[in-house]
Amino acid sequence: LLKCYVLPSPLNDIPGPRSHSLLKGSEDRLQQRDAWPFLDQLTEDYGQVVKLTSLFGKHVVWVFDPLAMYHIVLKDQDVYEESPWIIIGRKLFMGPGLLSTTGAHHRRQRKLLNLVFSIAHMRRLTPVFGEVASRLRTGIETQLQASADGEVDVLGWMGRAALELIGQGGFGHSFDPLVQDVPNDFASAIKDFVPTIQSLMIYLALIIPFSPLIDACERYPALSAFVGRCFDCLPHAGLRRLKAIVDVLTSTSRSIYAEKQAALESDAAETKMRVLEGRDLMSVLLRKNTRVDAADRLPAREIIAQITTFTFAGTDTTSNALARILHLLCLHRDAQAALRAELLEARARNGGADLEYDALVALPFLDAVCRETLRLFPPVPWVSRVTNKDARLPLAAPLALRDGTRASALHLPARTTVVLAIHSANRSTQIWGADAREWRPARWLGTLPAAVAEAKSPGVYANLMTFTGGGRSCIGFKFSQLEMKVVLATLVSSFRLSLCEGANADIIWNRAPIAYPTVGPTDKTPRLPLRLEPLGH
Ligand code: HEM
Repeated sequence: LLKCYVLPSPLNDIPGPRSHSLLKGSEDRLQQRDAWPFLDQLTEDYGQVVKLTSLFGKHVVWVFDPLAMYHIVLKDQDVYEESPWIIIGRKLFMGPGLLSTTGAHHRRQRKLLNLVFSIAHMRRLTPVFGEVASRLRTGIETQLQASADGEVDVLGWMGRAALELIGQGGFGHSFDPLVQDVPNDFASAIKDFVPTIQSLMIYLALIIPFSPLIDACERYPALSAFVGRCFDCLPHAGLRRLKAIVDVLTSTSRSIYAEKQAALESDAAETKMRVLEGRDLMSVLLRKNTRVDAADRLPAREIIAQITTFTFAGTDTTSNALARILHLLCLHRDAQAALRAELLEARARNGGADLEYDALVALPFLDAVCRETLRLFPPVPWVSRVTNKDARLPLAAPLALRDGTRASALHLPARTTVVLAIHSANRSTQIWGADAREWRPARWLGTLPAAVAEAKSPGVYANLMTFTGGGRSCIGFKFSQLEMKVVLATLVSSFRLSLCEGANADIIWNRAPIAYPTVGPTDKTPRLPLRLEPLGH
């Protein structure tokens, strides 16, 4: 507190808005559901580097200068790590998966898992996703037959589809038949996970001192069971609910792993072949894991943790991005018609059959719609890092400091929080031109502004920061691209989509760790009602 409130900080010279509250800084403004105008205002008033004040007077550097981002995610990525607090929390709830490991441990996991997410494997997953998309269409058609107004909650359907896509594509496992409604504890646990954690932030801030205990739990199952029983006795309904959610996630991941491993070790050739020839990521991982050097091999508990990690990281991100695209296609009916024409023409050329991977990803307008949506509305608006030692952060554009001098680099003390402003980077008018804040898929069909290439974004995808870049970038970005394209190809060629009328027409997208829609600004339930009319193709 002394350091934050009293002692001078080298960050004081960086321009930024006045703190909005002594205790919470500007955190409330950033975390609000309608924080979007505040984010745009930050860029207009201060540009690519801004000093913000967070909880208890802590300074935070908000940045989307391309050179700075390159140093954070690529060149000096070992200096800019995930916050220790976030890492401990994730380890507690998801186990030692990709999201919860750092340094050499993370690199070892990533080396093996990168092989699993290769284009060759995505190609083989295309029909698997096609089968899920077809069940999704049947499920929606069935609901429409019973609906008087033709309205469906598209967000709900995209959530169910994304879970089943990761289930089938990730683990060869079905979480949801889609063609009928069945109670699903796992789906409820995944849906409640982030909101429950958010409601308990104040308690979770206290877990840092327990880090050694959490590490020990990972190694000693008996200790883990004991700590679990202590959680069950806590006199707090929210914490007990969190424990119940984690139990469902962990036990499901364990049973998926056990089933696969048993099949791999089975004497029955047919059972064994299910894994040896399986197209899902887990089958590929188990095969690769037996073939790599012993030093690179992942132990069972780390494989189990990847199941929870992929499900958590890959469900709401993909479903909400898909819902956003479908909403935009209702707001831009000409784009919807153009996309449908492209899809139907490609299908007709393919003799009426579903498109294979190469034909699907080569469709220019489908690709443009995905890129433009993920540019303007990145589902994850920002991610943060913390310096683990003093660092020098070079800037592409020199920064005018409060003392009147200009800086071509910032000097960040150890333990400075740096926020990668994904949302602001993707809609920078300096890079994307005067129409940067408009949704215009056609920009991807022509030549992009020269500034896009000149900026040298470190992002892994389309010069954008949507999936960030470097060693911690989204490992699932090709997987999610494919999921989205297969689902869009099925839905847009099967249904005409339009906005609802009356009370359900007023859709608002709320800022959150993953942006979500509601009807109007006060409604708390995430949903996106749209009208769908079957086209009979
Ligand atoms: C539109 C969909 C998606 C978006 C926008 C998205 C975005 C992101 C972002 C911003 C990060 C953090 C990167 C960082 O901290 O630098 C991330 C990490 C990650 N994502 Fe995704 N993601 C999506 C889909 C998926 C899918 C489908 C999967 C799994 C199949 C997945 C798995 C992961 C994993 C495992 C990480 C952690 C990577 C690491 O730390 O090495 N994501 N994603």
